[in-house]
Order: sequence, then structure tokens, then C-alpha cells
Amino acid sequence: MQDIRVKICGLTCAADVEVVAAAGAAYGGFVFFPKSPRNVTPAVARELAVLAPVGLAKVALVVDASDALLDEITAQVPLDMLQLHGKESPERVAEIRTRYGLPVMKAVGVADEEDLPMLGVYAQVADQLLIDAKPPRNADLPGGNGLAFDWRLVAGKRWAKPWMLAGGLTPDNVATAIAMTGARQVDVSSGVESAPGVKDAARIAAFVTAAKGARVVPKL
Ligand SMILES: O=C(O)c1ccccc1N[C@@H]1O[C@H](COP(=O)(O)O)[C@@H](O)[C@H]1O
Repeated sequence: MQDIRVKICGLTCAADVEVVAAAGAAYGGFVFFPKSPRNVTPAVARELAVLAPVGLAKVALVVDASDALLDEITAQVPLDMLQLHGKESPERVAEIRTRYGLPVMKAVGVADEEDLPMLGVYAQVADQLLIDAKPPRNADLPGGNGLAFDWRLVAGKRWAKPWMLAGGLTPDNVATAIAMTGARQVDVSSGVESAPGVKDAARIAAFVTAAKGARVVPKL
């Protein structure tokens, strides 16, 4: 059985790090976006990142971040990956990857077939792709809205880089999402919370168990 790698995003306290690591997640995410209920400062993220055991990769999520903010985050927080969740151009993705020497995962919002070509474009410059639901036009957040997209759009598709499925995943639907899409990696934020920004230990454990127990349909 293929191991499904799980990312739990939006960790804000030491208990979150402990629960996510104990559950067997592969990645823990810190959100640096003031409008998010999961926003943390670089100082807080540093305190949390140093608690992460070997095997839990630490990801910084930023949205159209300036070099100044990225300089501050990368100087303070021991990181394994940057997640770019804004409207960063392919050129900006390449620039950030070179400047910080960290693997970069680029989020791409998907609502219909017309959004898929951008995945191929970003696969040329990013180390990983994150396929998320496109946010509603008036949304405050470009992600973390608990919205799913039509998973049939990416079923059976391949890209030149590893990819992660996100958007509206929960302990109840993640196994179906994996079976339908063939995703080997999944990312969740609001689906494992008891209130916006408040992670729920039981939902995190249930999510990781459901994801790792999912049946991946092999692509021929
Ligand atoms: O989690 C946030 O607050 C957030 C803020 C800004 C951009 C992205 C954010 N989260 C990412 O969004 C997707 C989907 O989240 P959800 O599970 O639907 O709540 C996921 O990749 C998060 O990393």
C-alpha cells in the first residue's frame, strides 16, 4: 500500500504540533497571513517549529509575500518548504526558490477545466503543486475556506512534479477524495478545526487515519 502523506495547515500552538506529529502527519503548516484566523508571527512559528520532531516537515504558507517578510520568516523559522498561496507569477516562484534555497510548493486554485493548464506552467518552476479550490471572488482568504472543487477535474491527471490535493477536505471525505483523484498527498486546514483557527485533536487523528487507510486507485 502506498503511504499517503498528510499536511495539517494552520498550527498555532504547541499542542497542535504535538498532536499533528503523534497522528503521523508528514507536514505541519504555519500561516503568515494577517487576515487568517490561523495567522502566526515569525517569533511564534519559530517556537513551534523547534518542537517539531524529525519527520514532520515544517512549511511556511505565505500569500504574495514581499522579500522583507520572507527574509524575516526564513531568518527566524527553521523551515523545510515554502507554500506560495497567492497570485505569485511563475517568474516570482522561480525567484523565491532561488533566493531562499528552499523547496517551493505553489498553490493553484481550480474551479473548472480552464484552470488546469496553469498546473503545467507552475510544474516547470515549483518543486510541488498544491491543487486547491478557487476561492470565491469576494473571499477574504485565498485558501482555508473549507471549499472543495470537483475532484473529477484532476482524476487521472499527471504533472511533472509531486502534487497535493486540498480544499474542503475532512475526516469524512478524504478517503473518497484520494480514491477519486489518485492523490498521494493531501492538505487540510479548516476541516480539522472545532472553530476557525482552533485545531481539534480528534479530527486531526481521524483525518490522518482516514487518509492513510484510503484505497488509491492505481493509474495505468
Ligand atoms: O489556512 C488558512 O488560513 C489559509 C490562509 C490563506 C491561504 C491558504 C490557507 N490555507 C490553505 O488552504 C487550503 C485549503 O484549506 P481548507 O482545508 O479548505 O480549509 C490548504 O492548502 C491550506 O493550506
